[in-house]
Amino acid sequence: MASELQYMSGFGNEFASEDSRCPGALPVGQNNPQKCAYGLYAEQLSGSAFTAPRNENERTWLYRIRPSVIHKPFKKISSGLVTHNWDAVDPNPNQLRWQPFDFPKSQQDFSEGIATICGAGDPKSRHGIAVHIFTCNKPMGNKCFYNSDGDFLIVPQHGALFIRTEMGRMNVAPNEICVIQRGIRFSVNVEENTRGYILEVFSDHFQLPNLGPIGANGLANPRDFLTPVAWFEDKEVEFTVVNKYHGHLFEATQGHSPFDVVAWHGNYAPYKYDLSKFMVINCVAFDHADPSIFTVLTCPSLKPGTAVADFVIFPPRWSVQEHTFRPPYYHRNCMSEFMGLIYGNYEAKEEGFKPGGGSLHSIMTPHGPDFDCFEKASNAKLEPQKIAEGTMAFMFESSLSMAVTEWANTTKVDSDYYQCWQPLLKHFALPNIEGTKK
Ligand SMILES: O=C(O)Cc1cc(O)ccc1O
Ligand SMILES: [Fe+2]
Repeated sequence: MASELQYMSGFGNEFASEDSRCPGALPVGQNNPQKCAYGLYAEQLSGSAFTAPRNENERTWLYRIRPSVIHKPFKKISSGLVTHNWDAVDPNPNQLRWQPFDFPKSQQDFSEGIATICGAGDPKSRHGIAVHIFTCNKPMGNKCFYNSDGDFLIVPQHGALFIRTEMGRMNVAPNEICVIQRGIRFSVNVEENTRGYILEVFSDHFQLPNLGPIGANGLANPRDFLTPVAWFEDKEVEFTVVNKYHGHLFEATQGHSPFDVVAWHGNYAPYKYDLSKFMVINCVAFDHADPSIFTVLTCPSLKPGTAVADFVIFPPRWSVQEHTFRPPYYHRNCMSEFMGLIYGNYEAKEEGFKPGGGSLHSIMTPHGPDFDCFEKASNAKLEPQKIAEGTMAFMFESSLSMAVTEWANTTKVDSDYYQCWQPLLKHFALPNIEGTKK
């Protein structure tokens, strides 16, 4: 694996990059020269409508050895455990928790190892999300994947990903995430049993959240997002292109590597982010701040402030609130909450919620700290305390009402999850008024 890779820093920048083996590959002053340098082809990849407002307009110009149109026809292949059929099982409003998902029992690459857990909406009408787990143990080799349905936010949980993309190469290890947008071809190499989560959005692209009164800095800072530099391989081999389209998988072959982009410029490009760079802001007086204060990225809906999906993390931080029950409060939410754990344990549930597992608290489904957490935190001495050290939990929060797939309904489900709240005691006691029953 190439370990010392180069990246360009910044979120949503207009980047320009050329592989150092081909200086001058990027045209100067125009996008479509009659003949491109080095005999390259020019190709535009649009990430937004041509006419999208300027601040939302995303596209990249690729200067490549061959245009990506040179491939044989796509044929439908098995979709494995990928699905956007949200009606396969009866709706279930219960709190759901999954034990860590198993690593593959046989050889499987990233594109074969995606299993859909839950989701809502439809890539055809370009509104919705899907939550997947991926497990794999072999490199994709001469195979690449691209998604016509939406953008992937990939959260490796166990094992690092070495990813070739059309814009260049990225190493993404656990506690880092990456986003690979609709249409971008990529290939994942792994060296061990590997597992992670994927948040797929059909609706729009991820943005940094507005900071409001926080000011110009904080949370995920734009400069910590890293985009690969141009890198190409000139390989004439049989290459398989896997495409996810309308929730199904298709395959086409071509006689060359798709990673033949010698130079590119634009603002539609994959990026990665190290979660340890997140500048945590939290309450320093009293009460528990809503978890939106930990939003790394958001995919907005048309309704202001109401996300199609937020990616929220629970990083190591100081907990200092006075006269406050510090862990998450009991709540019912008009949003769906899928949670995963990269490592360590989550403060509201020290037992039972394991790295590589997950939980889903659907719209208006009550949830909150388990019995042990409640008893401990209600009686804890409220000293400043470093919490969540050596842990990284996260939440995919969505305004959509997610349904569970047939696979997730029957795989690794912890049917005893509800038990963690059953011992919660009645602490209610009226003051000692005469005539009141004790
Ligand atoms: O349910 C959860 O554990 C996530 C969560 C955390 C928090 O601090 C407040 C609300 C919330 O939904
Ligand atoms: Fe919650």
